[in-house]
Amino acid sequence: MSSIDEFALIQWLTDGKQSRSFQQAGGVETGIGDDAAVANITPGYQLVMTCDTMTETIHFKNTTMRDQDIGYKAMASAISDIAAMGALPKYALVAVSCPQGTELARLEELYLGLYDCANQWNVVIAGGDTTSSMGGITITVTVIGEVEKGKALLRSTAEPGDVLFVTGMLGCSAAGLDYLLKRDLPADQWPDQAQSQPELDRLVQAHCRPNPRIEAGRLLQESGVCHALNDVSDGLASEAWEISEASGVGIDLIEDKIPIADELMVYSMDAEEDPLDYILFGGEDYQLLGTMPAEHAISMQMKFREAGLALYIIGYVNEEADGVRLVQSSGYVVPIDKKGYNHFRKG
Ligand SMILES: Nc1ncnc2c1ncn2[C@@H]1O[C@H](COP(=O)(O)OP(=O)(O)O)[C@@H](O)[C@H]1O
Ligand SMILES: Cc1ncc(C[n+]2csc(CCOP(=O)(O)OP(=O)(O)O)c2C)c(N)n1
Ligand SMILES: [Mg+2]
Ligand SMILES: [Mg+2]
Ligand SMILES: [Mg+2]
Repeated sequence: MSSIDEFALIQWLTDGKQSRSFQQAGGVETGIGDDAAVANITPGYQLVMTCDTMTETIHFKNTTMRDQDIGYKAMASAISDIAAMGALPKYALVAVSCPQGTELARLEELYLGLYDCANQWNVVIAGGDTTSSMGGITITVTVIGEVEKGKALLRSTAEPGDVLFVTGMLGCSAAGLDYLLKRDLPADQWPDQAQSQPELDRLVQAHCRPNPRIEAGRLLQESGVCHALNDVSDGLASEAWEISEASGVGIDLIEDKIPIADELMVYSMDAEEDPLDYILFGGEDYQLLGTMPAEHAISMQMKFREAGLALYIIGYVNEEADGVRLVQSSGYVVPIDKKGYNHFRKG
């Protein structure tokens, strides 16, 4: 088994899993192999830029994700922030740091995952950087996208009278992580559970293979009626708080309207946990959370249904700028903590 050599790795990447014609069709004139990549931008559009990092033990362990999953999710989580702006992803740069002696085969797996996700969204991996690390593996994916000039969807533009919507079920990724951490089985010993335990398999997939909601983001952007948008990386509570604070409005979540996936319900009952805890404070779902005027909600839901996508109305925006509250099934209204995943605050 050969370990990584920086130059051999770059040669392997240059030979690439994305053809030259795919890169050129995607707008890249000069890709991997020069000092920097050169790419085209569409006239009348603005650039939309983001990066996200995944670090070993913080974002993944060898018991929670396979190498291909790590690559896939690193790309998916970065593309998700482009979706959350209503934009289209175009180009990506990938920076990887790994300990000396890491097997080349591991990096190849990581890149298969990166390319698998990038190819689905026509994203060209135009370059990156490779270094050694004294700790575990760290991967940073920068994504550059485009949006029609002045039409990006922001967090700061929610208005009283809007409804709050979400593009899919939440909490499954966090429940999947909970299960994987308790199971504590190295990825090379994972059983194939798709047939035998389909519910658990769906939770594991939600954690390991999230999909960015690009089509949903574009539908919302093109509709012209969406006011605010955010992606759910840190949990429903945290993302609703971000919209609330950025827009200077209050947000009420309606407990009875928040959809709960069957597999989350079953898992929560077995684990004696409240599914709402996974939904509110779990994170890494990468669904889109946003607001639009109430009068557009039904027609937007119909547009989503026609496109084979989901759109749930789960709350509303009000003028009382006192953060996020939950209207419980009982009718009581309780404040929701601003907590979610926070890198420098644990527990
Ligand atoms: N180290 C940093 N330097 C500059 N900007 C940063 C840094 N970390 C985060 N940001 C910016 O802060 C904002 C919020 O980041 P983050 O919470 O990671 O967003 P998200 O949760 O959507 O990925 C973004 O605009 C991001 O670009
Ligand atoms: C081993 C492990 N422990 C804990 C988590 C949970 N976790 C790590 S980071 C994170 C939040 C999302 O990551 P972040 O870097 O904050 O993404 P961003 O908000 O910047 O998109 C969560 C829920 C995990 N994925 N894996
Ligand atoms: Mg981030
Ligand atoms: Mg985000
Ligand atoms: Mg993010």
